[in-house]
Amino acid sequence: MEVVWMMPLLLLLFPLLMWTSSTFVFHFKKFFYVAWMMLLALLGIPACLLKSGGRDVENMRVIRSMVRHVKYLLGLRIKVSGWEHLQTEGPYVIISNHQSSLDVLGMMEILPDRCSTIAKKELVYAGTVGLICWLSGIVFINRKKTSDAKSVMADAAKTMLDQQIRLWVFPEGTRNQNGDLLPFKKGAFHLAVQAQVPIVPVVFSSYRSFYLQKEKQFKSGTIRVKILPKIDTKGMTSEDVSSLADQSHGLMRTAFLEISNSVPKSNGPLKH
Ligand SMILES: CCCCCC/C=C\CCCCCCCCCC(=O)SCCNC(=O)CCNC(=O)[C@H](O)C(C)(C)COP(=O)(O)OP(=O)(O)OC[C@H]1O[C@@H](n2cnc3c(N)ncnc32)[C@H](O)[C@@H]1OP(=O)(O)O
Ligand SMILES: CCCCCCCC/C=C\CCCCCCCC(=O)OC[C@@H](O)COP(=O)(O)O
Repeated sequence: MEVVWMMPLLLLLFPLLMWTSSTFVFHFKKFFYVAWMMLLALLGIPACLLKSGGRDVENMRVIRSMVRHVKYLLGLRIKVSGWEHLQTEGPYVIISNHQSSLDVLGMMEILPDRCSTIAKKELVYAGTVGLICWLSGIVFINRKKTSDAKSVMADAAKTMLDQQIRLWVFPEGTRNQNGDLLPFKKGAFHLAVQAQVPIVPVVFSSYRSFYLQKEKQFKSGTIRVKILPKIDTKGMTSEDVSSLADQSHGLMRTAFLEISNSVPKSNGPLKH
């Protein structure tokens, strides 16, 4: 008999228990993030079409303004340093580390005007998100066919100059949450050297204090974004690409370790 009386109580407690269970929060926040971005993109597509009538880098402004609030919904704060290094006239290549799709939040926090990005071609099939990415001039590459990727990026170097466009590249070439940077692929550096434009390195601090994929944890936390001084490529040739990549990797790795360790203690310990 007593069990029967306890049933409503258990039914009330169940959602509460679910809510506080960190695994539930993890899945809920991830699902919410994807669904919200898909919905924002659905609303953003007509806005882009009205703004520029088709595929145009100016549509990135729509994405930038529509995505900025998403960090609050996920309990994240973004702290940016080095703004002055983005005050560079004309085209340049931004390179940054790539931990997860959450990078889009830090990216939209600092994205300069007329800046698009290089992405894997699979992203174009991501429903409304894929369509808005295409409308915003994102350059899609086939990572499995290096020769194709190279020629697309060579065209992008020309377009950057002709249309005064900046490009954001993730030189690790894939997402990575191992607490360090992967070795860099060469495409971003060839791009900058071919266009003879500077490289602006950007570093996102480790997400491991609030986001752990394997452990299924997604807490509140802070993302530090550090914009580093530009690296000039004037006069460089393809011979210089390897050392340019090594130099950039060294600078970014140092900054990554520095800002990842200085995340406030209240966000939990870092596990490297
Ligand atoms: C309104 C709300 C809407 C909300 C929703 C919208 C949300 C957001 C929208 C905007 C945000 C979008 C964010 C998208 C993020 C997506 C991120 C990605 O997809 S990351 C993955 C794709 N990106 C990359 O892969 C870029 C980095 N990769 C490279 O640059 C690679 O180099 C390559 C892919 C070009 C080639 O790969 P691979 O063969 O594996 O690599 P290498 O070892 O680097 O190169 C082999 C040799 O080729 C030479 N090389 C490379 N590139 C060039 C080149 N451009 N020109 C000449 N030669 C090149 C290289 O030097 C190597 O030769 P070697 O002799 O060994 O030096
Ligand atoms: C109907 C299809 C539904 C697909 C749903 C997917 C939609 C994604 C929705 C919301 C996230 C918004 C941000 C999207 C941009 C981030 C893309 C991204 O981070 O791609 C990963 C790629 O860089 C590296 O890929 P791999 O680690 O090599 O793999």
